[in-house]
Amino acid sequence: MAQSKEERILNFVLQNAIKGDPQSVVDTIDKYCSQKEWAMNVGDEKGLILDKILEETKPSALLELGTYCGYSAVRIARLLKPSACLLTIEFNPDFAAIAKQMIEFAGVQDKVKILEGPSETIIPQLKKKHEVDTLDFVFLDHWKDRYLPDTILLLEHGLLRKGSVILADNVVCPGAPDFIKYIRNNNSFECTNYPSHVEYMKVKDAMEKAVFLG
Ligand SMILES: O=C(NCCNC(=O)c1cc(-c2ccc(F)cc2)cc(O)c1O)c1cc(O)ncn1
Ligand SMILES: [Mg+2]
Repeated sequence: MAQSKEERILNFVLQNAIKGDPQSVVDTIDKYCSQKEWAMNVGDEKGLILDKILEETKPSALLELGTYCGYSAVRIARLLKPSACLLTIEFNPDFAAIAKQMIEFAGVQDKVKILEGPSETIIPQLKKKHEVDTLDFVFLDHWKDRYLPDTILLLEHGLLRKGSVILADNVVCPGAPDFIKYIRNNNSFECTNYPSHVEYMKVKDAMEKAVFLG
């Protein structure tokens, strides 16, 4: 069977990064995807915005939608305190399998739990099946037409509390117009836009931070 792009990225990391060193895993993926094959990781430029918001928020309970190869899960987990936990939802089983190996190689498996399946099924199970109370931080990076319905699901299931931070990737490219329209017109959210570029490209993109006011 021919290798997938995601398998090639993983193998490049296994052969070139330092086992147990999450920063080297992040840097090695960025090197491969900027020099050899583009892939939809949040990347180094938007990654620095993500880092800064994480350091300001200091979250303990985190949720990521759209694991892909595990780049942002490793990037997030490398900044978390030992007791913090990142749940990351991935719909695609092949991506989930790659991400599991990436997360284990980086040595952050104790802080990251991959939940395989559709976000609309898993979000309603978070409290009872995954012992979540409320979420301090949510990173939206999955299908762009799922940002809005999944944000509404998080609200409906009481998963956000006063001060919860939602950070959305790609609000310019590919774009999430219905999410942006909703969140910026909802007085229960305080929104901030962070202009940037599509990972490894000169194309304009942005991230949107929305703080839930309760
Ligand atoms: O996560 C799932 N898909 C990837 C979502 N992510 C993206 O589509 C994405 C795309 C781009 C992008 C940007 C420019 C361009 F020209 C082409 C693509 C960049 C990004 O940073 C993304 O994050 C998924 C799969 C599935 O089967 N079910 C539920 N979710
Ligand atoms: Mg993205």
